[in-house]
Amino acid sequence: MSDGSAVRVRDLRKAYGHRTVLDGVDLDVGRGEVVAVLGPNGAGKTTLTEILEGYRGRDGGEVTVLGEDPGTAGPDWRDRIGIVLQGNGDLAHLTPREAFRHFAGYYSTPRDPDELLAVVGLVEQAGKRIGKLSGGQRRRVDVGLSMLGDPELIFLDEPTTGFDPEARRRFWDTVRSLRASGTSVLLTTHYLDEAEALADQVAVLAHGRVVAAAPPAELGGAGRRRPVVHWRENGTPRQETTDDPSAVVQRLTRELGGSVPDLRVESPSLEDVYLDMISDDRSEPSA
Ligand SMILES: Nc1ncnc2c1ncn2[C@@H]1O[C@H](COP(=O)(O)OP(=O)(O)OP(=O)(O)O)[C@@H](O)[C@H]1O
Repeated sequence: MSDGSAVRVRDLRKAYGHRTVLDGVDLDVGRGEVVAVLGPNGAGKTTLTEILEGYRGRDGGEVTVLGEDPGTAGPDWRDRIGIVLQGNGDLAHLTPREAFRHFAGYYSTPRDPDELLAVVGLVEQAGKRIGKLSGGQRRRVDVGLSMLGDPELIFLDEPTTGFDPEARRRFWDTVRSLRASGTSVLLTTHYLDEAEALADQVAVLAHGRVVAAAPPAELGGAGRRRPVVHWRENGTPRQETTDDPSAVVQRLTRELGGSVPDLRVESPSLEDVYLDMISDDRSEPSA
């Protein structure tokens, strides 16, 4: 069962009525890997996540999560995955400590609830009613609850939406600690910096398919990562995209007679590459 793959998806298809949302998705999450799925609004990230969690059916394709098909897997399988349920209104009257201790009782080998409160950064709030916590703190309660059963794989669907910068950083530490303990993580996000900070692999979901999957630094391949030389000539800003920036700089130095005004060489950021990719209908799947 443990074939090195936590998630394996091939040619996944899903439509709502006549609207095709997933049109041949391929995706792999290795054991112990953090994979971030990036995609514009409506790309199908939540649909994909819910299919992998076994909460939504599919129209076609192969899906294997921890060795089983989520469409038919039983409760033992469900215990091995962590799912962040949104909104814990029912728990408003409990404190995080009470909630963590209560739900730990549902698992045969739960994590230590007090240790987990520290992992998700809720030690100071451990004794406050959940209903009185901020949105970001409540979200950390949700995430902590999903980790109680010490899952092998955890799904985090837009986990830091609405977090302030400090809460996001703290949450990133939580994901890093999950990774360090060998947990596989599938994360959907709109934040490029989040994907860059956390993910071993970034998968870009657009036009119903994963149009690229690669480590953040390699996404898009050399073609989309070409450096750009910027300079000023006769007061006008100029730029040139090139595979060989030093040759361009040497040429400019020669042509402009020594110093080149406002010279700088920039490589496209992950955001530049991503925006280029999702706006490009011609994107072909790439490894
Ligand atoms: N139950 C449903 N019935 C019909 N259409 C749906 C349903 N769920 C989602 N959709 C549609 O499917 C598309 C994909 O939605 P989904 O929520 O999976 O995208 P997403 O990438 O998670 O979006 P966002 O980034 O905005 O959260 C959207 O056009 C949405 O309106």
